[in-house]
Amino acid sequence: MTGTKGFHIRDLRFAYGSQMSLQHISLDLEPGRFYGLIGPNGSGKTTLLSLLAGQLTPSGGSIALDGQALNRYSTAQRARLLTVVPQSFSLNFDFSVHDVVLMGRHPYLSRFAQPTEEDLALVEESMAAMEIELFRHRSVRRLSGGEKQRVMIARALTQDTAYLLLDEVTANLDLNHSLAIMRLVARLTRDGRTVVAALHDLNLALAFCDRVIVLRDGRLHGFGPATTTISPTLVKQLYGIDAELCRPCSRSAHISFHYQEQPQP
Ligand SMILES: Nc1ncnc2c1ncn2[C@@H]1O[C@H](COP(=O)(O)OP(=O)(O)OP(=O)(O)O)[C@@H](O)[C@H]1O
Repeated sequence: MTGTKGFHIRDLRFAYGSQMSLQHISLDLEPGRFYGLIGPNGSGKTTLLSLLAGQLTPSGGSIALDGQALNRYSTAQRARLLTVVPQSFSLNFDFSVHDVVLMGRHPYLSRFAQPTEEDLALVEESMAAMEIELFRHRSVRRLSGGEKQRVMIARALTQDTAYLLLDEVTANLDLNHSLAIMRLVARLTRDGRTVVAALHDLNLALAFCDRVIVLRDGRLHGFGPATTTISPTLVKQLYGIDAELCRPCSRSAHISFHYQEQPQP
């Protein structure tokens, strides 16, 4: 992925009606990094991802992608640059898994054109990465929540863009598939792709993300390397929960939570 310059976000604001959901966000997101987007429920993560995807229009401020204002790209140009995997989706048609994954190639195909061998090879590769080849002929409507999520990620991989915006994609997945996706996404950043992933699991963020963007009440509360930004103090500020940071030498740092209420002194 050459020629990508990342996102430059300046004083970004967004309101749904009269309610401000994001305020004064300024960030530079460099190419080739895995950014974790963390924060409590309602802190603005999905709103920020939707703004970066061009699905929402800012109420103020600006977003530039690869040096050009995001709103100057056409929808088709955006689809060749960035992919979004939403938190939830409804599939109203009886498409097969294979057909849904192939939809990732639509931004590259002219109208009525047949997919090329390369397109089909990419579909196979993405289905293999998500371990969904065995479902290829099944209707997506008859899959479990986690299986559907893997289909949507495979579709995003097939879209093969420099930027990937992921909204809680591991939420429906078992541990094996969560780790497989995080490993795969981390690998994708090595060839210059940029990933922004909203995550509630701070330990996944610690294990895989280069940087974390921390939102709280619609404002930027923190931004920096995952291993120095995620701390017991941050966990207390964001969630009101007591925690400890463990740094075993053989594994990545992780947060351990105090599950029981602490006795009052
Ligand atoms: N369509 C909408 N109309 C009005 N308010 C909205 C809408 N979508 C979100 N909001 C509000 O905007 C704020 C930010 O919501 P957002 O979905 O971005 O948070 P989030 O951090 O992604 O939350 P979660 O972790 O629960 O997914 C919240 O106060 C929410 O109630």
